[in-house]
Amino acid sequence: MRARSIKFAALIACAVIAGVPPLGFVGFLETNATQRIEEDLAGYADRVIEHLELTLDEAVLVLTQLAEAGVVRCDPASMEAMRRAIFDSYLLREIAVVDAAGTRLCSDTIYHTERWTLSRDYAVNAAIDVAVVVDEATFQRSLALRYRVGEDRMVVAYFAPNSLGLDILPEQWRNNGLARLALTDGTEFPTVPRQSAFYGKPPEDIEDALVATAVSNRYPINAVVRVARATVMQDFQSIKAYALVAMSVFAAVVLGIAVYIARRGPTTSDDIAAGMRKGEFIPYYQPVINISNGRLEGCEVLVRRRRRDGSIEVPAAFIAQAEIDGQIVPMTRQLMHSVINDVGELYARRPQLTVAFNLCAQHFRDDEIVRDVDEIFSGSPIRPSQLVFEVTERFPLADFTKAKTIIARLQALGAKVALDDAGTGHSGLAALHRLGMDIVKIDKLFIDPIDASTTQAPIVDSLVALAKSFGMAMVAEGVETLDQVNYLRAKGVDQAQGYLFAPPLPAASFAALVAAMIPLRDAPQSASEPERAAG
Ligand SMILES: Nc1nc2c(ncn2[C@@H]2O[C@@H]3COP(=O)(O)O[C@H]4[C@@H](O)[C@H](n5cnc6c(=O)[nH]c(N)nc65)O[C@@H]4COP(=O)(O)O[C@H]3[C@H]2O)c(=O)[nH]1
Repeated sequence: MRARSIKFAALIACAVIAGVPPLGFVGFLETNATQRIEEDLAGYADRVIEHLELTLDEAVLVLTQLAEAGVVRCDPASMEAMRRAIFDSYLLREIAVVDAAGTRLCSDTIYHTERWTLSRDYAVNAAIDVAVVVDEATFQRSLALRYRVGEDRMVVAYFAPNSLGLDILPEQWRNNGLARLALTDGTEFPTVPRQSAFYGKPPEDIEDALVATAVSNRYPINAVVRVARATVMQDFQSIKAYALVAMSVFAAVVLGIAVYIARRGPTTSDDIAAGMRKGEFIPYYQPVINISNGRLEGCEVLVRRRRRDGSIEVPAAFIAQAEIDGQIVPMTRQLMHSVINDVGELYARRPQLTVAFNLCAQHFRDDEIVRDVDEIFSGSPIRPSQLVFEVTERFPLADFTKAKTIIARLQALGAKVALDDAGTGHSGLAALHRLGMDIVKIDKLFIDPIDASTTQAPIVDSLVALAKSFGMAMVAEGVETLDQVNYLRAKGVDQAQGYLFAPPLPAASFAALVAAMIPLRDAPQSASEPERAAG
């Protein structure tokens, strides 16, 4: 239960780990994009103010020249000078001479309206002030510079809205935002473009807007740029979509790996128990060959885990855990039942065949293994005399005397006992012989170095000599080449197993091999033999 909840917690953790980077990345992108856009907006507002200052500087110059030239006289020469100034400047819409009440006395243009109302005016210098004037008939507003000449005369320059430079804003922003120019007191004056959906509306109408403000140091004017966040983030939305797809793929891969690890990760006791309940632990059979006459004489049972998805796991993934927590004992029991099911009938008709099971230190704690073997095989198609039990030399047996008793009792049932992985432990073959074993299995480690040039293989040679002197049979494990077979045969080793002959085989393949190599002489060959094993 604990292990399951740890796995569950690990899976949740992986889901979080998989989910955080995409969300974090999108969050990062969003913050980054907002920051960049705010900087752009501030840049635009600054540029608008800079442009406006240059425009006003130029208008101050024009107005000063006209005033000093005496255009307040409104004579033909003055009118001509005003027309020229307008013609030369694309900044100005009109130049007029007005009286103190705002009545136009003369102008470069003919206007229907004569009266203008003035906003609060701000001094630019001793002679000039700046204000917003409103046409009383049309309510049209203009930014105006006024040059005072005496007490009751002024030369006024009215600005064209398109000279005020809001074109700098990108088009899609203009349509969904507001760029406003205003005097310090908030009096606005018109600018183009006017196509904004928000034109003429109060700035607060743009909810959730990004805002930038710039203030002129030389004129009483400020610029405010407000753009709806949704509009400016449009470009970012497509980047965000790509990023989300990329990050989702990333998350899916991480989750996939997590699920894979959760399923295939270090096997826990609970996982093994679940596998046993589902019957996932099955025997594979590695043929044992007599290398003097080439006959198939038996097999070693090597456990495999066949998952529901059909994948096969080798013992390295679970056997150590099963040995530590003792589940190896019921697992061996399950294997014994499966073996009877798989090859019982084949073995019943070929009593010369042996089947070897691996035992470990856990099996020698008490005599449960003896009871299991007795119960499972007595009266089964596989005779106890066909059984071999392999005891590995790799891990020392805790209680030598008890182990000896158990081995003797297994032998009393008719089974043989083999020393597995011989040569890899520290007990010494002579000491282990005192356990009363029948067979020595020479480990692959000592078979591997043997090749065509080998004349001596000290460990193999001494194991063979000792085994012979104790009257024990010998099986070489992990035989992969013909040279190894030749060497072992020359030394008098009886049997071998290894990839040269066959890897561990699933039941159906092993059954087919047995049926093919050992045809029945005294009874007609049963066509269904291998199939039954496969089922
Ligand atoms: N490279 C190479 N390998 C070869 C060759 N011939 C056989 N092998 C592999 O060598 C191992 C021999 O088994 P082992 O020494 O008993 O070593 C076994 C045994 O100690 C343990 N084991 C397997 N099944 C059981 C079982 O049912 N019970 C217990 N207690 N242990 C088991 O797991 C170990 C590993 O088993 P496997 O992975 O099946 O690995 C097997 C087998 O597949 C060859 O020519 N070349």
